[in-house]
Amino acid sequence: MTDKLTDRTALEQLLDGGWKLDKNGDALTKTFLFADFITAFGWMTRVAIHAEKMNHHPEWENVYRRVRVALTTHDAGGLSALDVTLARKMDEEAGRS
Ligand SMILES: C[C@H](O)[C@H](O)[C@H]1CNC2=NC(N)=NC(=O)C2=N1
Repeated sequence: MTDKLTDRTALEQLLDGGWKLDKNGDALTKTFLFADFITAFGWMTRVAIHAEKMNHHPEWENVYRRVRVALTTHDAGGLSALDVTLARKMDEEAGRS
């Protein structure tokens, strides 16, 4: 089992950075908009490598240059520190796109 998130400061930072909580507070969501499809897909590829290394995987959908993301930890039945780490990686990689 993975522990539930207790770091409220980290969560606040993500909310300030455009992440939202879903209605149950169980998932972090964000919509990323890129210049075009290939930039979106390149970002997804880089994030996928991080996710695989972490063994922590996003729920996401891509339509053309937009990627909608939801992060949650099934193991914890809500948010964990892994979601915070992956959210930060996504923001960091989007800054390189
Ligand atoms: C067996 C394996 O460790 C689990 O299924 C992992 C894989 N990826 C995962 N990803 C996410 N987002 N939440 C999980 O609880 C999770 N669990």
